Parts: sequence; C-alpha cells; structure tokens
Amino acid sequence: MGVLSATGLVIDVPGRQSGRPLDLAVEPGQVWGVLGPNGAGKTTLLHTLAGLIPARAGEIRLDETPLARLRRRQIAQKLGLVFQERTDGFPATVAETAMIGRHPYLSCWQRQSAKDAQRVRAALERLDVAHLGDRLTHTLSGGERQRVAMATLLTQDPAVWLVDEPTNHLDLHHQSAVMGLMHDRAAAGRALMLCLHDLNLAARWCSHVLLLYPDGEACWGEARAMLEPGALERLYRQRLSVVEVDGAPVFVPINP
Ligand SMILES: Nc1ncnc2c1ncn2[C@@H]1O[C@H](COP(=O)(O)OP(=O)(O)OP(=O)(O)O)[C@@H](O)[C@H]1O
Repeated sequence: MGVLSATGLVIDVPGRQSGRPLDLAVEPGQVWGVLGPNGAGKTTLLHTLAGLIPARAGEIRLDETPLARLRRRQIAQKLGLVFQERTDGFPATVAETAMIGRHPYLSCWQRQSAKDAQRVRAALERLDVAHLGDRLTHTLSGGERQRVAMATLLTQDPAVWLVDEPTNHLDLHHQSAVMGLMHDRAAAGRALMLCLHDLNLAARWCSHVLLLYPDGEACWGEARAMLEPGALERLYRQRLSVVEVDGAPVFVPINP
C-alpha cells in the first residue's frame, strides 16, 4: 500500500458513464505521469485524490488512513497540490505566497520562524524566483507565476506532490529544471503524481504512467511498459513517430 492509494476509485466526470475503477498505489520515490487527451479527467483525478471533490465510488488512503477521516489541515501536512490555473484571492508578494507552504505546520496564532523564512528563501532560489521576492504575484509573467507555485509547494514539501501540468508556461530551461526538481524530491522519498501533456517529459522523468481515456477507460503501470506507441496513438488519436535520444523514447506527432 503506497503513501497515496486508490481502491476502486471512480472519478466524477460530469455526463460520463462510470469508467474503469482505479486501483493504484503511489509509493515514495515514484513519479507518476497522468496522460490523456483534453477532457479525459486528469485534473478531476488530481482534485479527487486531494479530497477537493468527491469520488463516485471507491476509497482514497493517505498513509493508510482514509482521506475522508482526515481533517483538511492533516491532509495539507502530507499532501500538496499545484493547480493548473491560479487566481489571486488577495494581493500578496512572491515571498508571502511561498510562505503559505508553511501554514499547514503553524498553529493559528503562531508566527513563522527564521527556519520557515529560510525554507522560503531556499525554495525561491531553487525555482529561480528569489529576485522577485517583493513583487506582487499578479504582476508576474505566466512562467514566473508557475515557478512561484512550484516554490510554494517546495516550501510545503509534503510526502505527496500532486501537480497539474508542472511545466505550464515554462521555457525549455525551466521545464527541465522543474522536472529535475520533481526527480530530486522523488529521490528524497516523496511520492509524485503529475498531469502531463508532453509525452517526452513523461518518458524522460516518470517511473509510472496512468493513461486516461475520454470514455473512462484507464490503464496504468511502469512507464516503460505504458509508453507504447500504439497505445499512445489510440489515446490521442494521433499518429506518432518514435526515435530514441539519450536512452529515452522521443515521440513526434506526424501527419497522415
Ligand atoms: N464543474 C464542471 N461542470 C461540468 N463539466 C465539468 C466540470 N468540471 C469538469 N467538467 C468536465 O469534465 C471533463 C474532465 O475535465 P478535466 O479538467 O478533469 O479534464 P483534463 O483531462 O484535465 O483536461 P485538459 O487536458 O483539457 O486539462 C471535461 O469534459 C470537463 O468539461
């Protein structure tokens, strides 16, 4: 049983017949990529696993405890989520936003410590946004905002990282840097699940893959076995050419 596990889980995608129940466990050290076409339910799955929306059926366990039995704060001490899109609830600087990652560990009136501030600084540096610490987040570019969101999750550094499109808005260098961070956190014993649109990032960085089909079908397993060109062509209804670079497959869409 992994640090995050789903048993008989059916996600609630509006208007869809119930799909294949998911039975999977995300173990420490694993990086799961969730792949599927637009509307397949990737975000819905992540939000369900985070306890933000109810499932149609099944059970989710976090560290062996049913999610339904945990209070929100207990969940936030073990699990963090980066949303695909962000809205600013209220004006906040980059440093203040990253500090939100420490809130699950602080009691109501407890002030953040020097150690918390140090974690924020280190996270901002790791995500290459330390120079933006005093800027209001709504003034940032899309890629800068994405890196601040990742820095906030790194400040939280929970056992389970759920990230909806980690490389959204990022240039090539920062895509690679963020995926490298995911790899490092997995090596440090975290369990990660990432929604990805880029097959090549999945092939390069994921240990496990879950393929979600628009009709609710799904299959999952080790990345090497799941990233089979025929299966991916059916998933995306897109012909693919495959070459190998640096020991990993590179998928290139081709026209008929
Ligand atoms: N609140 C809602 N009301 C109605 N339909 C919804 C709602 N939320 C999600 N859906 C639908 O559920 C389906 C799954 O959405 P979801 O965002 O999980 O897909 P996704 O795989 O993450 O897609 P994308 O790749 O475009 O991000 C979509 O068809 C979406 O329109």
